[in-house]
Amino acid sequence: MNQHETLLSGQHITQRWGGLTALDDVSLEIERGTVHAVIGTNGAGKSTLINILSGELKPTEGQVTLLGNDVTRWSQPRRARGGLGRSYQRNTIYPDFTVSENCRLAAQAQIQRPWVWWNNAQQCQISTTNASNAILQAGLDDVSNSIAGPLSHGQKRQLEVAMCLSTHPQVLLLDEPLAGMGAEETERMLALLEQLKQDHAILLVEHDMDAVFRIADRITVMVNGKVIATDTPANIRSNPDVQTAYLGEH
Ligand SMILES: Nc1ncnc2c1ncn2[C@@H]1O[C@H](COP(=O)(O)OP(=O)(O)OP(=O)(O)O)[C@@H](O)[C@H]1O
Repeated sequence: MNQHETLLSGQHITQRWGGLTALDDVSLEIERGTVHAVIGTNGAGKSTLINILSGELKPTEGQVTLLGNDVTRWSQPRRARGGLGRSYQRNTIYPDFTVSENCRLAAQAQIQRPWVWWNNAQQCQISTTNASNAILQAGLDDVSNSIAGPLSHGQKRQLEVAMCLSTHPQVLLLDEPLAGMGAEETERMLALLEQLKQDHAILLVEHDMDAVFRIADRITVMVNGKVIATDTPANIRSNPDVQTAYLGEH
């Protein structure tokens, strides 16, 4: 396996809404074996970028490539079947179902085709296996039969990652996985990301700068819809443009 192959890339992505240019000629490459963080001030365009990469939004201009395929016009479900997993800022868990059921639903939603829903014995088996593997990977095996609703905030975020892993992705798009977490929960999530990056490409949008600078292999800094730098954390820290435009404010 080539550790540094590019699994997901955006080329010259521009997104306009009327007179507003939310993304202006943005390009980036996400490689296997890395956590690639995207940081930027509020309104810089991070969510818009993640929505375009995941297929929820079609860009005004530019191209998205997933595992060598031009997926710019692919729907979000088709990209998911093609190896792209995404976790959301909003809560997507079914609170009355168990951890295991939530993961099985995520796995089934991805592999099932509406026209073969009755022919599901084999698919059931695959989704059960994918779900169990994801639960193990995410460190939730102790609570796999627990109802999701009463889990701690940190466990719920882990469950969201587990649901994403249940779809067996090669690329993970994680939208603020550390939001609202305490110190211990943050450590657990960072350890999980460190482990997952071994065989995935991870794009991380995150406001916790300490965590980003600890975990990221590469950081893309956005200001007003433009990428002003993509580099290692050490080089980003010492980049004068970044200091002026972004880090100086914190
Ligand atoms: N559906 C939309 N229609 C019009 N403008 C939008 C839409 N979605 C986002 N925008 C605008 O695009 C710009 C980029 O927004 P986006 O949410 O991508 O930024 P962000 O970096 O994710 O911000 P935050 O850190 O606050 O989540 C903002 O000016 C926002 O108001």
